[in-house]
Amino acid sequence: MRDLAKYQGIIPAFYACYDENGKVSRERTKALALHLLKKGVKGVYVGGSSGECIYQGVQERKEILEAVMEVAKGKMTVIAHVACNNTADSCELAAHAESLGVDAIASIPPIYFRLPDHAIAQYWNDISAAAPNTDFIIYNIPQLAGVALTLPLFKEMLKNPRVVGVKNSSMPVQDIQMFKMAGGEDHVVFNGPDEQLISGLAMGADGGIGGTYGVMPELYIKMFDLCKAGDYTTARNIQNDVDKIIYAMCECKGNLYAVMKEIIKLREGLDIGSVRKPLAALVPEDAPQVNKCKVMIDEAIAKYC
Ligand SMILES: CC(=O)N[C@H](C=O)[C@@H](O)[C@H](O)[C@H](O)CO
Ligand SMILES: CC(=O)C(=O)O
Repeated sequence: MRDLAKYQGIIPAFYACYDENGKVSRERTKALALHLLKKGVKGVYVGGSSGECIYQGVQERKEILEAVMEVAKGKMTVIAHVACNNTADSCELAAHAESLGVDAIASIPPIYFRLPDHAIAQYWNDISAAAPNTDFIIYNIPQLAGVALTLPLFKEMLKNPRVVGVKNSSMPVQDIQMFKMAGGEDHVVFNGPDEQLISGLAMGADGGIGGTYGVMPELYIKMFDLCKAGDYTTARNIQNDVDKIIYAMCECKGNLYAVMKEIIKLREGLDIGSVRKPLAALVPEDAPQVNKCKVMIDEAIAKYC
């Protein structure tokens, strides 16, 4: 049996850390990794949507992962998202991630062209073969990727012994149960949509990987612990507050990641820069709403943690 305990918990999707000129910052990347480590998260998911991976080059993505590993190796689980939408670059990142000793690599399917299942399986298996000693996690996010992980495709992927599970970001919570039942005890499923973490856990998710965990990890860790202890009533109260916070953060003109980075700066004194174009940076008119969200987070943490 493999070690699945390292995947059972709250795993924030790591944010891209830039300097004042918008360049990838190793120092800020290390500072964010240390910050999350101190908050007690189970691990980090590096280079995903929240990491702005689709706006970064291969070399930048290597640098970010190297900086995270300097801080995290042996102290928390590191899952490296390596997909680049072309097989060669993805394989290069996969091999690099394995050389650093990550716990797992992960990949979305190829986007833009809606490729058939057999081509997606080939893409994932090629990437996995470039990291032959590393667990592989399928990232299912059909609303953005344009293609969904079907049950037949998942069953095909289960023939690859490195496939350890699915990060499921489709909206039906039922999908978590479906992948959990197909994968059995030897595989994990992560809840994707932060707005329904407690439902995903109720349906059998082993842990959660989420884009908004990094801005309020305390609340997600608390929800996870309460669900494990069977107290879904208190967990639901937190989930309700968390969802209000997410909706409020989405009301800004600046992109959600820009909002969250600003809140981290306000709450924690940690400056990790802004977002990369074409994502919209904050505008001055966003300030009151950002501050309102900050206060909502302060209050929820004071109330529940
Ligand atoms: C579509 C998307 O980006 N989904 C993320 C990953 O599953 C979530 O973690 C969201 O960031 C989160 O649920 C906020 O809407
Ligand atoms: C949000 C998320 O899980 C990601 O960054 O991929």
